[in-house]
Amino acid sequence: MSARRKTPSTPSTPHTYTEPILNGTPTPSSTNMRNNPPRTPASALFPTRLETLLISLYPGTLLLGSIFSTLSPTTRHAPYSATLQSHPPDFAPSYFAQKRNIFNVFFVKQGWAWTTAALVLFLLTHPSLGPPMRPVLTPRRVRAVLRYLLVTLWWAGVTQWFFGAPLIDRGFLLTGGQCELIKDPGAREEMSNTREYVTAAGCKLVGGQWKGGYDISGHVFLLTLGSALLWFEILPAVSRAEGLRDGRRVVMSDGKVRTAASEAQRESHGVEGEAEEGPGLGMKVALGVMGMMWWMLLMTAAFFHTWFEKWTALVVAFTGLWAVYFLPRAVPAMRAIVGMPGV
Ligand SMILES: CCCCCCCC/C=C\CCCCCCCC(=O)SCCNC(=O)CCNC(=O)[C@H](O)C(C)(C)COP(=O)(O)O
Ligand SMILES: Nc1ncnc2c1ncn2[C@@H]1O[C@H](COP(=O)(O)O)[C@@H](OP(=O)(O)O)[C@H]1O
Repeated sequence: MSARRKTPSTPSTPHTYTEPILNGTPTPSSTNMRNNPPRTPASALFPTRLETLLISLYPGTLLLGSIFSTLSPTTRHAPYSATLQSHPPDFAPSYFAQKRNIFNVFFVKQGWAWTTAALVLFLLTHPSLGPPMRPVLTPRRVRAVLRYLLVTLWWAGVTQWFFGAPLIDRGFLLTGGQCELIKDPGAREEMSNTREYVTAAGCKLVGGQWKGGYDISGHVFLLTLGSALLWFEILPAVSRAEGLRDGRRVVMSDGKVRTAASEAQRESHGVEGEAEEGPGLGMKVALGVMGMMWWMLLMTAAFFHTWFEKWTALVVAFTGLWAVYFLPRAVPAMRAIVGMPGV
């Protein structure tokens, strides 16, 4: 154990990359210099190659949806309503272009509950986190729940409540939007003055139209946030792939940059035999939820919202994910609390 923790004999200054010692066998530093040039602490904030591939799935999906809606004659010629942020129901070019489609009503509209259920099942069943099906609070489980709670705070603040109206609705009001009670001119007059209905949900409840502002896509936000959270939690825990688990860089408390693997060796809380286990029930359910989320993201990209509303939603989702899954790699104090998946 102590041999694993030993630092290489090559002198290293703070802020230079130090070769990780995997399985107690240091790699020759010459090889290291050729394959891994010295890293700065900032490099800890960059995604690995596999993570980059994973992240690029999201803009790729939005692009694919946009290309489809441009090329498909049915979709291109269907009228679009900016107020409804969709094609009017009578002209919907596909079942998935209707708001009342069953996947929207029971899956996306309850998307955070699905994300929560998939994550809890994974945490409870995967042996890398603790004894399967036994509610033992291992450090890995506790840290995963902490990360989940932080991401949940971001979801709730953006879509549900932020000291009053959620951030999406605040953005909408700030950019000139308001609730128009079109069926009742008296009430509409009052509304415009008082701005009483400051949430999209409240507005729809009183039969109003949420009009005029810039409304980022709640669907793109939720589907990106939920599925990427599951990816980030699950992949490193089950993957032995260099470039995801071992390729992640972290800044140590002495300022040196190492790979996440070196920290994993010091802080392993896994259960014996974890490497031999196949994908369990939790993993399969999570993959199913992620697959559905990807499909609904593609459908949202093809049939709903403007291009800009979808891309900003992607940026807002990744801002939260970056703060929880990337920032701690460069900030040891944060990492000591929320940890990193698979470490
Ligand atoms: C041994 C391991 C044990 C692990 C135990 C983990 C325990 C976790 C601890 C505490 C959990 C507390 C946090 C609870 C949060 C629960 C979150 C929910 O599930 S809320 C209920 C479901 N609601 C949704 O999913 C709503 C999703 N919908 C939306 O956000 C919006 O509708 C939209 C953004 C999709 C669209 O907006 P709209 O305006 O068009 O409707
Ligand atoms: N993939 C999808 N399938 C069905 N409806 C979708 C959808 N993506 C967005 N919508 C609908 O388009 C509107 C704007 O969505 P959002 O801002 O959340 O992205 C919402 O309408 P409603 O609020 O009338 O249900 C939402 O239900």
